[in-house]
Amino acid sequence: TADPDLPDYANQLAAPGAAHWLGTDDAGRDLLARTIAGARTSLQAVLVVFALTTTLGLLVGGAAGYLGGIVDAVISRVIDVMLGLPSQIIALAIVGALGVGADNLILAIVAAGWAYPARIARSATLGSHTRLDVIAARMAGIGPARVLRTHILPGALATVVVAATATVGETVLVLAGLSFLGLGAQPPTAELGQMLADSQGSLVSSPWLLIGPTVIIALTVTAAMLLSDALRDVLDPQPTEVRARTAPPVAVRAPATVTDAVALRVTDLAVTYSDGARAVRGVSLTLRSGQCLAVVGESGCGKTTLARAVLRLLPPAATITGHVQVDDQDILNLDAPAMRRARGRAIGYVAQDPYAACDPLHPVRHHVTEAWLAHRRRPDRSTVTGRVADLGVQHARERLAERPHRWSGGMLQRATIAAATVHQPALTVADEPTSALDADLSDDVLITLRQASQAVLLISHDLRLVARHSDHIAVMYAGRIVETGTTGDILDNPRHPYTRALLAATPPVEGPPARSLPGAPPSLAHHIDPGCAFAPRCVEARSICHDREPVLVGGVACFNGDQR
Ligand SMILES: Nc1ncnc2c1ncn2[C@@H]1O[C@H](COP(=O)(O)OP(=O)(O)OP(=O)(O)O)[C@@H](O)[C@H]1O
Repeated sequence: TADPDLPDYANQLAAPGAAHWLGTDDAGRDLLARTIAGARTSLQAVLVVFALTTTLGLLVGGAAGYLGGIVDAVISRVIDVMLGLPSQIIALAIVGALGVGADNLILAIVAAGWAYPARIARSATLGSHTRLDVIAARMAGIGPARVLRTHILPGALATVVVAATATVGETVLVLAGLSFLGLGAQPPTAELGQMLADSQGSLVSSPWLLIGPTVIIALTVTAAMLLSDALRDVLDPQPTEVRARTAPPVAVRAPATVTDAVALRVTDLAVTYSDGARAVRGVSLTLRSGQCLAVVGESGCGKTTLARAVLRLLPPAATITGHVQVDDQDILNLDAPAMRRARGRAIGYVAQDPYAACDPLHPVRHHVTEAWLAHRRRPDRSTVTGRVADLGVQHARERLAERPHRWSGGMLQRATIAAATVHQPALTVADEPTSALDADLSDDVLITLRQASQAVLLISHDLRLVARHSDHIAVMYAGRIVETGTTGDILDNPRHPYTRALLAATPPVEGPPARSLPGAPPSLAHHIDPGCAFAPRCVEARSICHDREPVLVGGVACFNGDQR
């Protein structure tokens, strides 16, 4: 093969023929050899630009989308400015400052081109801090850098790569254009744009000078477009497998031993959101180790807000007063590193929807293993498998290698329970852990939850389910606990009219049909009238009920109960 840089002045501007398939240039160099060498130089440069712009864009845009706030505002303005200017002009200015040369040209194009993938990465990660799998990871005690690296960026990667591939054609043209102006690789190195520039003087008499570089540029641009389409298909797979529905029965084990140790003590907790909604208004409760306390009530009564206050998962703008003590730790006053240490070790969190709680890009083993890694412990494979198998997942080793969409809901929730409890936290908070699952799986999941946990704070609206799995019940209405007691007492002898109405509204297995509860709880975002918040819906309300708010005495907050 001919040397692409070797001049042969006896053979200047030879037409294509048997000796030189694409002819020669004005220095007699073989154009086929120069085209191949030029294509290699240009494609290498394009690949480097692609890798650098995608990585930079993913990191910068991902940080903006995930962190939000001031970081997002600043990065977004810079991206806006960058995208408002033609990339050639930016690259031209930068290469002007750095000096001509192949490496400087690559740097200039990267500096001009990172903004587009960054914008895509920002869009793909915006609001990701509210995603359930991200919350579950944070609740396991995983730090922000690892959350970004393992949960946020991999999810955005496919989108960013597909979008960035679509710009490869443009990169090829920009690179060729700037090399054409003499800003890139310097002679005698063969480069496509520079070959086009060299051909200018002899174009009319020797048109074959154009063939090699133009064909390669056209092919590269077309290939980049086809590659972008193909990548979109490959990187955006649709789950095809139908989930197995049946769950094998769980071996019921004795729940954790009841001790006097306090797993959770909430004292006079109040939460007001930034819009003024007083979602929790003076709640106190105690949960002992080995027990399950269920918090029940209609939608909007403040159950989730209570759970999120215990998890320190409320928006920063929310005002929180009172105390939350978990296993001797003053949760509301821990600094950020101490809170991260407490997550997963003092408090475990089981989310409502196991599919949302697990990252769809990773096999389920990753989700469970991460719970150990969050606290710098690397479990061997058999430990992870054993933990999940212990909680009733059959063929755990093979199943853990599969992604979440291949798991049934009940089985996957067992895996998330395994992850939430690997460090045997004093308290497991479970917010409606069965409401996203088929009703027939709920019992198995709650048995597993109790089997795996020391103490459980269970948020639920399903009184019938709660009756079978909790030791104590706290009934919430309009941000307050209106009745609390052992499950037996609450079910057999409900003293608050709201508890009675809730029980009457719960569909029984057999017997008279449920009576729905008329009206709706008051909006906590508005002014709450003086008096008992339930009075407007209460058939037993008296005049005092409309004037004064009853306090919780002897387990019930009602003027028709023990307090007069
Ligand atoms: N992020 C928020 N910002 C403002 N108000 C909120 C926010 N989250 C909840 N609220 C309000 O706080 C009140 C209590 O909501 P919360 O979700 O705690 O109740 P819930 O009993 O758990 O209901 P659900 O079962 O529907 O989740 C409601 O009035 C709700 O509109």
